[in-house]
Amino acid sequence: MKDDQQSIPSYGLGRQMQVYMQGLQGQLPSLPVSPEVLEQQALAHLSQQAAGYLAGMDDTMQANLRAFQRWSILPRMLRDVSRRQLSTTILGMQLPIPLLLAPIGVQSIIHPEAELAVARAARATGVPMILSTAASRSIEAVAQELADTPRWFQLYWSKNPDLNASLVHRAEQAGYSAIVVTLDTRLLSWREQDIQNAYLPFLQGEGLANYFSDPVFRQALAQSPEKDPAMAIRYFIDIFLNPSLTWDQLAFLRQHTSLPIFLKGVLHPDDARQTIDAGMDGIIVSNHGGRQVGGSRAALDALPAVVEAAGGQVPVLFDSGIRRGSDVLKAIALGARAVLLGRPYIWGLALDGEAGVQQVLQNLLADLDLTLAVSGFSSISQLDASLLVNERPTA
Ligand SMILES: Cc1cc2nc3c(=O)[nH]c(=O)nc-3n(C[C@H](O)[C@H](O)[C@H](O)COP(=O)(O)O)c2cc1C
Ligand SMILES: CC(C)CC(=O)C(=O)O
Repeated sequence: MKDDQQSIPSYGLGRQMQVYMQGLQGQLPSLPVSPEVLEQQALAHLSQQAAGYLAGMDDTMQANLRAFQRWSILPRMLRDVSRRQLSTTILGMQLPIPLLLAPIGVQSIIHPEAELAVARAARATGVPMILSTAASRSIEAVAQELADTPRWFQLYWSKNPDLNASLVHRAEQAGYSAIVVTLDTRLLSWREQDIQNAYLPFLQGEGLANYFSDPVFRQALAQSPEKDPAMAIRYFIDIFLNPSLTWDQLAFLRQHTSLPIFLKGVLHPDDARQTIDAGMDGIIVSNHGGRQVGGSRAALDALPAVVEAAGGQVPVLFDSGIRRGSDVLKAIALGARAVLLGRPYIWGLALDGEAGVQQVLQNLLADLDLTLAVSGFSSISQLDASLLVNERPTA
């Protein structure tokens, strides 16, 4: 056995056997194993406002899911898959599995322990976490829960450049090893459910921990956020949306950090080329889980052209629609180096906090490992488009 194979955890068989053994003692999994049932239960468990916010715009999200169904895996038989290698590297960073937790803001509307519960689950499973700027817990508090678990910081680029620099500096100090700049949310889109519910969590002070704890943000206020929260929220609303942001401003960030910078929300191959021209280090293909551009192209459909445009110069990651192990394999076969898991871990958080997130992650890792094996592959690095067949709509 080679050295690098000795530490491979048996995600699939280990988890499967654990579940069956517990079953012999009359103990069934406490959360639904099916992502669809998990989603239904989580949304039913939340307030109408939080459920509407989490669900977002249905049409583009459904398009994301349908795009996965158009690709089928064509499995290979009689290959030795007794040992599997799931790990990968991104810009020299070692990942135990090709999966990270997508940045998802305002988790306090989902569960009182919010990002801290997610961080503990990330630590227990070794899955790196990407923390949102709009988190309900601070950069530093989440880092403390994560201990040695790898972490990246997602930046919402506000109108206040000093604030942006300060957030990035805090992330560096707290051990975050990459910056993810989200491009697709310079304005909030027309979200029908939120408009119907007249609900925006930030107006109620949710998701502002990183702003309220930031020295630059606080300096801009006449009174502290503790003394006058309404004024602090107003200032946040003033600076958060930044529709005038353009490519040339990325140079500012490059000057303010030595960390690798990923741009999230790239769908067009020309934007992939601009990402590279701007000196950025990586691309995340994403349509924000269908929450921004109504009628947008499904993210998976956009992936191959972006991978081609990137031409191997920078790693391409993917999110929007990852639900099962087979989805991870499909995205990787189409050229993604790794994927980000979005809503499913939040459904786990909604139903059972840290334990819920952990269960969702363990199930996904087991599913990924076993689907890789039964498809006839022993390493993530073997996957390419030959794994897949594109099934066009029949009529
Ligand atoms: C409730 C919610 C909040 C989100 N907040 C952020 C955020 O703060 N920053 C960000 O870059 N993306 C955010 N996203 C988008 C996710 O990072 C990711 O792109 C998306 O969830 C992927 O789609 P999926 O969940 O359908 O797989 C959010 C998504 C949801 C569902
Ligand atoms: C607008 C953000 C702060 C949160 C987000 O990305 C989202 O709700 O999709």
